[in-house]
Amino acid sequence: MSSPHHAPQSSSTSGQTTNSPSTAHGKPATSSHPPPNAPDPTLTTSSSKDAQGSLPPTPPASTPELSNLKISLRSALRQFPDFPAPGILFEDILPIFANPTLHEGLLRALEIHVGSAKPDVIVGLDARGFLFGPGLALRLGAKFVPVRKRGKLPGPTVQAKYMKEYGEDVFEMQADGIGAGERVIVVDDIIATGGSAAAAGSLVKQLGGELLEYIFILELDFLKGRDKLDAPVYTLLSSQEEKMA
Ligand SMILES: O=P(O)(O)OC[C@H]1O[C@H](OP(=O)(O)OP(=O)(O)O)[C@H](O)[C@@H]1O
Ligand SMILES: Nc1ncnc2[nH]cnc12
Repeated sequence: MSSPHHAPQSSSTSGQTTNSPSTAHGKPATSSHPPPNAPDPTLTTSSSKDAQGSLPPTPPASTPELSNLKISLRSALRQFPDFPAPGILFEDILPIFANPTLHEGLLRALEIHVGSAKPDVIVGLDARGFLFGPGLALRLGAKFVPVRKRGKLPGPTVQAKYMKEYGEDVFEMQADGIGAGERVIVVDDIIATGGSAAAAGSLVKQLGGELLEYIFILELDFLKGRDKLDAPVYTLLSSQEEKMA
């Protein structure tokens, strides 16, 4: 695994620098520990979603089930200060996958959110997007296609560079992974600066896919990564859910 972006300190991406505020407790702010009084962009999907008609809203009948699942999932998350480097508050999603009930709950929650959108392809990002992307694809009757870091995929590939905390990296997708006009949802565990997800979106578009939405479990909302993305964004677990739990 490469280093997660250094959330608590200035994070530089694509020439922009965002100062990362702290919580009232002096901890680095994340979607689990948001800065005080900060608006929470994880509460709803982007407004462009309905306008584009790409994904329908969650059916009202599913809302209580989804809310309960979110509370259970959030309670399983752990934070590790100073991992993998001093100053980083690492958001650990792995307990979800160590518990079959929560693992099932995650897939069910995402299935409820996707509703009747019927994507052709779920694209998962290397590496933690591989933990739940294939399971979600199976439930939705969609293909799963991985985005991998440079040099891991055989055959012809498309490539996209992106900015990480320190320098540049390259994502690749097999050139036959997505057909022209196929409806695609990109999934990953966390959006921080948004560089990884934006690069994945670029790969989808290079292959002629129709990017319906990005889905994340968590969002480091103060880094405003979603501003880099030009398709609707849905984050399953918001800071408000933590307060409710
Ligand atoms: O929004 P961004 O600033 O691009 O950061 C988010 C990405 O960082 C983490 O992956 P990482 O690159 O650490 O790789 P890993 O999944 O292999 O641990 C995380 O799983 C996301 O993919
Ligand atoms: N704070 C964080 N915790 C876990 N994964 C991350 N990826 C980027 N930032 C992260």
